[in-house]
Amino acid sequence: MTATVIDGKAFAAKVRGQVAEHVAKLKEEHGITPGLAVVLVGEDPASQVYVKSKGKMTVEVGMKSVEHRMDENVSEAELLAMVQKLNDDPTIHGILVQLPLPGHLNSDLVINSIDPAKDVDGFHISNVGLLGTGQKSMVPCTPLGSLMMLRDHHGSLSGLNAVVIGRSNIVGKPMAQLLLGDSCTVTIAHSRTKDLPSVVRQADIVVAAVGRPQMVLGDWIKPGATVIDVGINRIDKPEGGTRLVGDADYDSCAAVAGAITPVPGGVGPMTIACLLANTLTACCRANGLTEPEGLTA
Ligand SMILES: Nc1nc2c(c(=O)[nH]1)N[C@@H](CN(C=O)c1ccc(C(=O)N[C@@H](CCC(=O)O)C(=O)O)cc1)CN2
Repeated sequence: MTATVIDGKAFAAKVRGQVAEHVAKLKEEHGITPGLAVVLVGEDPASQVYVKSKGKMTVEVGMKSVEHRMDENVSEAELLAMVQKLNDDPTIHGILVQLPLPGHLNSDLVINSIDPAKDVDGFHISNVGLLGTGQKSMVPCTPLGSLMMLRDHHGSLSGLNAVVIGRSNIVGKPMAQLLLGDSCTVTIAHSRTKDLPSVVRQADIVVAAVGRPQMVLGDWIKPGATVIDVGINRIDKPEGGTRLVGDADYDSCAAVAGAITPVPGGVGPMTIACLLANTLTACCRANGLTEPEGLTA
């Protein structure tokens, strides 16, 4: 079997188009422009690229984009004051602090200082609790994008066996909650799971989010299963230079799976598209307006 490639780049462009349509309507019918503020601390090269991309796409869908760059050595008090200022700003509906933060800053403290209603990353402990109890919340962008692609590919996910490899707060745990919400039978596996290949072989849906390049091999995959590859790892090429690979070994998995997301061009682009969708959702909720359909979990 050769897997269908789930094109995250094209899917993300479609989602951004839907967000742009809703934003235009919000402006026309209610005179409201959703606003997203992104805070970047330090000079991490990858974070700089992601933040620039977020700003560009926010403007492209017609939203207000605000970017705050803070020095690598900023104090926690200064960063918390910045978050508070954005919490108090009525033109800002979404706040995101780009991760990872430099080691001297307490990420949990900073994230939990964001107004949960503006927490478009869905990382605030209130949103984590709401998602875990099946209540309306802000949903983390990477798992939300993965869920959208799975729903689009399968239709109903009800009754399917899903194995999520990885237990991070940002991807693994919320992904498992979302799949449970769609009535999958969910296993959370990780690098210490005993006989991981045989656990993964039970899955109709495999979400690889373990952070190890090309770890999931084709002979771990049940024929016809769907592989969602969340990993983004830069590795050396034998001929020199580097390339991006996922947590799944693409060629061997694609030979067995029914469908697979590539890296790059799979889950990654959906992360920013869902950030924009979440900002729109936050803006609608803040103004007591109907939320856009199909853009939330
Ligand atoms: N506050 C947050 N920090 C981080 C998040 C997040 O969701 N919230 N996620 C990642 C980084 N990230 C967005 O912030 C992100 C990662 C990757 C991509 C993406 O489109 N990747 C491309 C490849 C890009 C490349 O060439 O390097 C792809 O997979 O096709 C978008 C956003 C960590 N921090």
